Amino acid sequence: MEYKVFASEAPPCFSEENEIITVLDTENTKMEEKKKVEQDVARLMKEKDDNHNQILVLKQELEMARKTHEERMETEGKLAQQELQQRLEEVMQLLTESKNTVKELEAYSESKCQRWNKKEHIYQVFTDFQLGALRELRFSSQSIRQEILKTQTSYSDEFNRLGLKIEALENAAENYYAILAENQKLHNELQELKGNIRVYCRIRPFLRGQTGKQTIIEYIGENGELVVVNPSKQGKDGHRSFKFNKVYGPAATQVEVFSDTQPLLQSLLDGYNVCIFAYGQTGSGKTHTMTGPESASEDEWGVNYRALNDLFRISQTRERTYKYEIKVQMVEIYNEQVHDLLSSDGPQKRYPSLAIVIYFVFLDFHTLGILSTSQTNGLSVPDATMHPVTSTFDVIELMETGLRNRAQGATALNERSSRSHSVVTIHVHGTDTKTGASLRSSLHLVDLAGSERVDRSEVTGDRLKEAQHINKSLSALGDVIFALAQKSPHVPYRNSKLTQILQSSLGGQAKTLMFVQLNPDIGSFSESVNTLKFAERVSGVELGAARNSKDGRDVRELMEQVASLKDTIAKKDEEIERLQLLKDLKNVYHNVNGDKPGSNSLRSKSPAKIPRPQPNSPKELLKDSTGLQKSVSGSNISNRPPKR
Ligand SMILES: Nc1ncnc2c1ncn2[C@@H]1O[C@H](COP(=O)(O)OP(=O)(O)OP(=O)(O)O)[C@@H](O)[C@H]1O
Repeated sequence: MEYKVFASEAPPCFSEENEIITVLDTENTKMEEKKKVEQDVARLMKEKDDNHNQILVLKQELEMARKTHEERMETEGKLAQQELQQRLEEVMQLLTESKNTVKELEAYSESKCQRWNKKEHIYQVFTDFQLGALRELRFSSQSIRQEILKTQTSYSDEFNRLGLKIEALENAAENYYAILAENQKLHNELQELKGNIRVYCRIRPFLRGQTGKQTIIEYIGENGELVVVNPSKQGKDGHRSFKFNKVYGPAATQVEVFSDTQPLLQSLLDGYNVCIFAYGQTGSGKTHTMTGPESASEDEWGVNYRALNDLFRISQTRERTYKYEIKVQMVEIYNEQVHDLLSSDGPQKRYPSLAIVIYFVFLDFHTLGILSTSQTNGLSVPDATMHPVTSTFDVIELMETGLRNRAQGATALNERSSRSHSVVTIHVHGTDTKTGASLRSSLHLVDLAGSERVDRSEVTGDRLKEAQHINKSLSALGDVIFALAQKSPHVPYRNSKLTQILQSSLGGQAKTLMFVQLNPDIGSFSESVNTLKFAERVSGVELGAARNSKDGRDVRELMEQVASLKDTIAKKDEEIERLQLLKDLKNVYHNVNGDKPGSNSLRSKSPAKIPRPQPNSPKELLKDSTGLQKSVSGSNISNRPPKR
């Protein structure tokens, strides 16, 4: 600041001077103040500079701090960014997963929705259908109700009429049993026409290890013709012809063989005695035919098992008409001594020691006794144990015991089985469920000892004795059958134990069947011819009548008789079936009317009724009564149903 002293301003005298001094003082003060101000300004400037510097420093610090902060922030930012990025990715992934889940859920719910819709639709359709059906049902039930009312009235009229008819028919049905009996009689006549003694020839196949062997069998005819050839003779002389009821070739099965035996079992249950035996040299297949091979399967079962099996089957189909009791005995005849094969005593008793044998031989006591067949119970060896059987299983067990005992005896007495006769006897006791009448019959199944001839010069001692016994009993058997076939007044049953035991089943109205077993090997030619000759002799006369009349007249007459009998049987069967149907109808009638079968309310004067056994069905009835199986007037039937 500049302070000026203006010249124009003339100092006034003294006052003026004072004024000047005062002004000067003021000026000085002003100057001082100015200085002070300048100092202050300088100080302030300095302060300002200081402050400025401080600001600069602060600025620098601030800048540094800012930079540090920025760097830290940047690093933290980066880390945070990375973390965020990672999280973001995770979230994105979760998001994608959730999206997928949502999509899946959407799809699932969509399909469920569709299914439900479908179901709903189906239910809807079903409900509509049910409702429709219900409506229809309601309509039809109403119309049915009306129908029923109508039918009830017409039925009651109809039943009244039917009742009258049934009453008449019931009288006709009374003849049911008489017709059945007549049917059985006709069947028996048919069996008799076929021959009460039949001979079936069976040729054994070559066994394993016998390949390349030459056979003696040249021809097997359909009707039982057999031609064997003798290799040592040429031309006509080398051939021998035989004729039997049937010839089974080597390929014949057990089933085929049994099928022709079956009719005899029906006869057995009708009260006729039957005897089936196998004859032939050792190893020709007798046991195979009668029993079957060892541990045989059901297919391989022989006649014994099949026969019993069939007996159970047939007796079951007849259970309404007859109650059957079946019992079995099994004995062996060795050296004219009879032994029980089913005894529960040890083999010692069955096969006594030599000393005991000698002792008892002397007393003639050690073998089982044979009684005459006139016994009321029909037992020819009453002391042999008797075993009731109710099933094939029982039979198998018994047979096994018997065969085991026979085998034990065989070991003890040197392969005795082929040199002894085994006889299985089946006793049948039937009771008519309606009349209480009873019938008894027996079936003998015999596996004979080997029929080969033993050269007396070659064997001695026990073998000779055995051979003599076998020859004696077999020729006694041949004689008996021959005498029977000849209808001779005297039949030599007493000539052997075998024929005594079989007496009840040989002769009279009994049916006899012999299986002639042949070994086809050329080495057995002469034995086979002997066997065939025996069989020819046995079957000779009765069958011969038909066989010898080569012009065919007798045969034709017999065939015509057979045909007419068959016709009659068929007619009777039809009648039986018709009567059975009527019976069934009657039962239906009773059931509908709520009557008891025996109390016909419509019958005014019907006699008191005994409930009558009925066959299961017309078909079963036919099965029972048709075929060539039946016969009726057996000698053992004590009280038969009345004949018409
Ligand atoms: N039809 C057949 N098919 C197959 N094998 C058979 C036939 N017949 C017999 N055989 C077999 O021949 C052999 C002798 O048969 P089997 O024992 O039955 O003769 P067999 O005449 O009873 O003899 P044996 O007099 O010694 O008792 C046995 O091995 C048997 O299995």
